[in-house]
Amino acid sequence: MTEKIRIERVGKDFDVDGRAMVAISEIDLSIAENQFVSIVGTSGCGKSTLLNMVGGLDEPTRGRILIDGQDVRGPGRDRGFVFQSYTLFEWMTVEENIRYALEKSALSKAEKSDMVAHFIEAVGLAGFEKAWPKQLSGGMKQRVAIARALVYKPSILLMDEPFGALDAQTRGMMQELLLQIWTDHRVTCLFVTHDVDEAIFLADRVVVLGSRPGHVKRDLVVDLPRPRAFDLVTAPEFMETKRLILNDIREETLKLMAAGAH
Ligand SMILES: Nc1ncnc2c1ncn2[C@@H]1O[C@H](COP(=O)(O)OP(=O)(O)OP(=O)(O)O)[C@@H](O)[C@H]1O
Repeated sequence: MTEKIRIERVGKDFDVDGRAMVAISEIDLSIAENQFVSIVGTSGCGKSTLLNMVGGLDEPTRGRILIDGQDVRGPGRDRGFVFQSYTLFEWMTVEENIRYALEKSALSKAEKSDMVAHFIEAVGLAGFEKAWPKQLSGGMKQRVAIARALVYKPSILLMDEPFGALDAQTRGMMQELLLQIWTDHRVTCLFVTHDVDEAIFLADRVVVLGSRPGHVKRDLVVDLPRPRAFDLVTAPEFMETKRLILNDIREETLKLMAAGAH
């Protein structure tokens, strides 16, 4: 098993009105190449902060993050991001939005066109190349965002509640699509979600963060067979895993309520 991401004694403080607020106390995680890891936890436990630090959008206050053994020193083309809010350029077509991610690439024009076409196909948007974002549903916009994140072939995909704004039906379809893409393109995935079913359904491993300040409360291997279909959520092993995670989150929520923070 090759280690892809190492999060070593990472802590993060934010300056709030001139005082240091400890958002993450200390997190240690080792993530293997091509592993799919979901991160769950109560609101404010540091999920996005952790993801942003792996993405190089923010820096740890303590500890360090290594990718392929190298310290993270900022964003890089080895990591693709998909956020919850639709981040497409409204004035560009589907094709142009995806192609834009390759702007700085050394690929030839023809190679870029091939890559764009490949990923439009992979996310099921063939026929919509010339469509404008305003003509697309939420699910379709997120398909474009996924294609755009993957088109320059990152080895890590960082996703922060990417399906959070979608209806349940579309969300289910997007989860299956994402697993298909992950199987075909073999990337290491870090996936932040509030939806425990989604976290388990997708992942090889679910990391539950505890809050105030953020820390790893549970690190759980999801030993369910792949390929996975939507009816997996009724399997006894799935439900047992869900019970453990929901219990953890409930415990953390109660702690927050007792501290008057919820
Ligand atoms: N730039 C910032 N300045 C000050 N505090 C911040 C900043 N970013 C995050 N925080 C605080 O750090 C803590 C962790 O925030 P973060 O957004 O990572 O949590 P989260 O688990 O992703 O929350 P949610 O589930 O609500 O998205 C919170 O208490 C938040 O208020």
